[in-house]
Formats: sequence, C-alpha cells, structure tokens
Amino acid sequence: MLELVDITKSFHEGQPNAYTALKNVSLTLERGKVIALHGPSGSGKTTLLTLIGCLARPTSGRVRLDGQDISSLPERFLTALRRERFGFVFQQFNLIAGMSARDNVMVPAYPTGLPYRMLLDRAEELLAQLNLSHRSGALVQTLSGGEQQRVAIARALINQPDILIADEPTANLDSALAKECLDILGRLNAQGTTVILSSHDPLVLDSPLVQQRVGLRDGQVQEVR
Ligand SMILES: Nc1ncnc2c1ncn2[C@@H]1O[C@H](COP(=O)(O)OP(=O)(O)OP(=O)(O)O)[C@@H](O)[C@H]1O
Repeated sequence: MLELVDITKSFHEGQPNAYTALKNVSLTLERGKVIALHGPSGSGKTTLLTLIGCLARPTSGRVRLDGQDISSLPERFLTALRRERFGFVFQQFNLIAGMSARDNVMVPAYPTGLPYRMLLDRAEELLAQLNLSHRSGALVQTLSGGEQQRVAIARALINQPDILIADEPTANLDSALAKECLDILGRLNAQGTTVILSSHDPLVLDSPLVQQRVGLRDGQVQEVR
C-alpha cells in the first residue's frame, strides 16, 4: 500500500555542503503491519520516515500510497493527506508546554473544523485508552516521560489516522515504559493501524510485534526481513 520507488533525498543540492541522505531506495510497505526501520545513526531512518509521512518530498523517485503517486501532489493536497492518513510521534514528543494534556491532544484536530465538543470527547477517550484520564487536565510539563509519550501518542491518533509513524518511540524510556509503549503500538496495530517506526532498541526490533524489518546503511536499504 505504500511504495517507494527509486527514492533519492539530497539536502543543500548544488552547495558545498550538499548531502545525499537516501540513495535509490525502493521498498514496499504493506498495510496493517508493524514495520521497523533500523540502522546506524545517520543511516537515513528519520529522513525516510519524513518521506513516507509526506512531511518532505524526495529529490527524485516516487512515493505511492494505495497506488496513487503522492510525491508530485501540490502542497495543499499533501497537507490534507498528512492530516487524514498519518499520525506522528516524534522522538522528543514536541508537546506544547503551558497547555494541558487534553489540549495538546486536540491541537492537530482544529484544522478539521469538527465541533469542539466532539474533539474534546475524542481526546478524553484516547487519554482514557492510554490510562491517562486522571492527568488529562495537567500541564504537560508536569507529566513524567512515559506520560508525556502517551500524550504524544494520543495526539497522533486524534485525527484517526490509519498509519502511525513513530521515530524512535522508546528512545527516551526505560525498559518498563518501553514495553508499555510496545503494548500500546501492538493494540493499535490489532485495531488495524499500520505502524511504521524507526528504532535502535533491541526490545523493539526483536519483538514479535514487528512483522517487517528494514535495515538501512549509508542511505541505502541493506536488508528487508
Ligand atoms: N535537513 C537536513 N540537512 C542536511 N542534512 C541532513 C538533514 N536531515 C538529515 N540530514 C543528514 O542526513 C543523514 C541521515 O539523517 P537521518 O536523521 O535520516 O538519520 P537517522 O538514521 O535517523 O539517524 P539517528 O539514528 O541518529 O536519528 C545524516 O547524515 C544527517 O546529518
């Protein structure tokens, strides 16, 4: 359902600091799976996730989602696609300090124009599913790392995406919290969400939850298993 065809991504093209982060990457990622990108630091995992999630465009090559070529869509279509199909959990969570957990969760849904009450109910329901109801009104900076991550996951799910992209989701968590995070991703996957993540963490990479592993090195796919 997600096809990358001969993707190259370069930064600062034509300048002395030009750098090609991905070279001739071709991959097919199937719907409904948990897929893990792994590889050394700098191998291109985050760059690949940004292309998969339409946060950036490839320098050359094609990205196809359900057969449709999305790499050449005008920006406004990409923005809509991003909002409707993808949820993102970033390594640093990127929550907005000074706002409550619930308000953070609701932020990506405001552009949809759905009624506030509906969004509030959805946010509360997601926080409840993630065992965070009791912290819903708390300012995010007062939450623990694990709680902040669950807020970030709830925020990624507010627009009911069918694809969740998570960049190193367990990087800032101890083993118990990392296992909890994996359980959450497993539950989401069981409900039909495709999960595409990057990780260095053996706990993630060796987990039976992961159905496809893509090894990157120097911007190229080394192995898929
Ligand atoms: N905006 C950018 N401008 C210039 N170079 C970049 C940019 N983004 C990434 N790169 C470079 O591309 C390469 C791949 O980076 P990327 O973040 O995708 O690697 P990664 O595998 O996710 O690494 P890590 O495991 O450390 O997060 C790196 O050498 C990085 O410095």
